[in-house]
Amino acid sequence: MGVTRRTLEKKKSQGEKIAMVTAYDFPAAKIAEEAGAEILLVGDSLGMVVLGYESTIPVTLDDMLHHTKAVTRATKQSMVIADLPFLTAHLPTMEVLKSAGKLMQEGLAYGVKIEGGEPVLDKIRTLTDAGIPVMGHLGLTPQSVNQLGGYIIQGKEEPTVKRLLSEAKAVEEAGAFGLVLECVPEELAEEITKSLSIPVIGIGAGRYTDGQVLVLHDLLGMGGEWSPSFVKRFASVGDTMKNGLEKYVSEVKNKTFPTEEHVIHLREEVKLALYGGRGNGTS
Ligand SMILES: Nc1nc(=O)c2c([nH]1)NC[C@@H]1CN(c3ccc(C(=O)N[C@@H](CCC(=O)O)C(=O)O)cc3)CN21
Ligand SMILES: CC(C)C(=O)C(=O)O
Ligand SMILES: [Mg+2]
Repeated sequence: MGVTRRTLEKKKSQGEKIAMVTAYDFPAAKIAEEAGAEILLVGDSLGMVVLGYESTIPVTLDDMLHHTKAVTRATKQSMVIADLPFLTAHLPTMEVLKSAGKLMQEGLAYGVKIEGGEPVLDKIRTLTDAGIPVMGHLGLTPQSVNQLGGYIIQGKEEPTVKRLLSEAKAVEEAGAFGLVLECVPEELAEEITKSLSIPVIGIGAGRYTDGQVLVLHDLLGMGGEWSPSFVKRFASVGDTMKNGLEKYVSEVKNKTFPTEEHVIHLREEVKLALYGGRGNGTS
């Protein structure tokens, strides 16, 4: 059966932290599952991290479906959650159901994640009632980057702290099975985590949430030079890749690759029939 919402609820109640990480393709999903991550997020961050867009806004449902399929082909245990991309949750109810339904039926996702509070509460309820597990996402919601005026920490002043706390409760009441909190002060994240019975997963939300999520390429050091300040680099995979590729390029150029061990030969009798004693001119 793998990881379910019940697994996560149990971990919250027992104080065991939940590890969530993004995955966008087959090999990365396999490795992340083997490493023990309970939740793999096919984040719409894939638009920035693997498709080269400057924000998550251009990402389409088809993009999400394509990557979700690759990730679920690799997983047996981990829970796979797919982001609903820009605008999708704000379309008429029928459209939202179809989009989320596609990610589950075709993409084989466990459930979907939806950015926002108040404006999407009815959609969270509708999807939940239809049997689609929904994870909420509050705080810095990157799909609203233009409206927010940039990737800016949320919940710094009293009114927004109060609003985020009440929206988090409303998201839970609407039926969400979990909540991602992005880029908010630790104190607010702690209060929300204590106030909700569903697991709260933080990114740039401090130490006291029920779990953490990071973008895979950020934590492995295989993105660009830039990453948000809440990121810790646990490896330098980008450097390792560059190093390997530089060796490959230089061995091609100086003819040290390929060598005899990488070569396919004709059988002797075929060679004899073709070229006789004359050789073929190269060897
Ligand atoms: N590689 C990558 N990592 C991410 O975590 C990520 C993406 N891409 N793309 C989608 C969203 C965008 N995210 C972002 C992007 C920028 C900041 C950022 O610049 N934050 C500032 C805080 C700014 C302030 O002072 O308010 C920081 O220094 O962390 C944070 C989250 C998180 N997501
Ligand atoms: C950063 C996480 C929470 C996300 O939504 C994404 O990767 O798209
Ligand atoms: Mg996202």
